Amino acid sequence: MTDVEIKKGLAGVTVDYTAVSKVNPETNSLLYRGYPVQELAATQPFEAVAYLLWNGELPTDEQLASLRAEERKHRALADNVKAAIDLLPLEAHPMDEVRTAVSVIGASDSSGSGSVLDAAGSPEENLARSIRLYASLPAIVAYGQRRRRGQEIVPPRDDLDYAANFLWMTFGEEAEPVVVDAFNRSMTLYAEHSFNASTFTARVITSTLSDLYSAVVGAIGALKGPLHGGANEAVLHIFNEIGSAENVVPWLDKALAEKRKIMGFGHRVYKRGDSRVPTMKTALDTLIEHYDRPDVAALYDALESEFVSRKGIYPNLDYPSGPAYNLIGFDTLTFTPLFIASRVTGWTAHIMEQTASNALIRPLSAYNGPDERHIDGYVPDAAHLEAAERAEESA
Ligand SMILES: CC(=O)SCCNC(=O)CCNC(=O)[C@H](O)C(C)(C)COP(=O)(O)OP(=O)(O)OC[C@H]1O[C@@H](n2cnc3c(N)ncnc32)[C@H](O)[C@@H]1OP(=O)(O)O
Ligand SMILES: O=C([O-])CC(=O)C(=O)O
Repeated sequence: MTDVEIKKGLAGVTVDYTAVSKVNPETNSLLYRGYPVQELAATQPFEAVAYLLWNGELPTDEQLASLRAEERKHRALADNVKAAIDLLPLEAHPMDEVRTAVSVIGASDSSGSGSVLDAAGSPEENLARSIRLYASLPAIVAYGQRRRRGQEIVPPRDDLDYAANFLWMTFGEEAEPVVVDAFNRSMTLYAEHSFNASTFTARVITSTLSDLYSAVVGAIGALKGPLHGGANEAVLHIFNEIGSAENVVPWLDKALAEKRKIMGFGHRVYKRGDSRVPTMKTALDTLIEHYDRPDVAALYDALESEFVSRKGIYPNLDYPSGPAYNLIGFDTLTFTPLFIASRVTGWTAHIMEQTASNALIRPLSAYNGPDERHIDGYVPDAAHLEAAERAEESA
């Protein structure tokens, strides 16, 4: 053992600068390129937020129209992506489905073929790839849900904005404005959160001068875990287990006695509540009213107040998002893929930032295995030993 100080999980370690977003637990605020996320969620279509994250400024009308036109060009599910998804078992987790789809898109991107020396791509290529991925993901997520339900694919509609079209492709009917608005807000809130585990994964992969798609595929893998993005799915499993508000106390007694983590609560950075929760909770309340589901509000409030009063640990964004996506009609397993569709904007903004100011990310470790030892006396595989001796003789 050495006496170096180990920061398990890199907790509290600042590893680089970023101009993409600022998470401030002291003021409980989150800024995207300087703008409070609450203001963006209340006033901007998700397309404008994506533009902001990539370009550093909100778009002019013309810039927004041009991004929208580009997004519409890539909305339809590509044949080879559909074919790859169709090869997967229906029981495959949708996160694996989306991860596979992104891999196929990456492998099919002709601008990325050739030598590994060209993998990282130019800023222009990477912005174009980012837009294509962000535009392609709704069709992938929507198709996944429809195929698991045995429903036909729904082609995109050019007359709908991003959020409305996403819901159209998923459900095959036009969503009510109140639902589109809540969904659009959730997309904005999920878009970016500095050096969270998935974004950091994307930056690590990018730092080797690998390509944008590989970085996004890795980020999807990191997002899947229930300590990170998978928590929005996990919240619904917990809600289903509890059933209704009156079961919260006995359920929590047992869960805490078993030392279970209560999904949707706690955060590595925010210790006094997640800056995004009030905005998402308001969106959830609108949906609860729209769908007339006071039972959801009762369960939500009961679990929150009981857990906070016992543990002093507050809800994170996944807590209100899980029930909101459930009310909209998304299948539970689709919740984290929705997170991907949004966060791909933040990931790609970070990938471009990392590329522009790169240093290979390679920390040190402190060794705590056995002291140096030698293989004398250890009997190796006889056939391997013979082959090695023959190779030595013939050398
Ligand atoms: C969008 C997002 O990705 S937000 C995060 C989504 N993840 C979740 O909701 C999963 C549930 N939450 C957690 O597991 C944690 O709060 C994390 C992983 C998010 C943050 O973890 P860390 O900052 O590493 O805090 P850590 O896990 O060390 O928790 C500190 C203490 O609080 C406890 N704690 C933290 N969160 C929870 C929780 N949700 N349920 C029960 N106990 C918890 C821990 O058990 C630990 O207790 P101990 O000191 O007695 O061992
Ligand atoms: O910041 C984190 O660690 C997790 C999180 O809330 C996010 O990625 O949105």
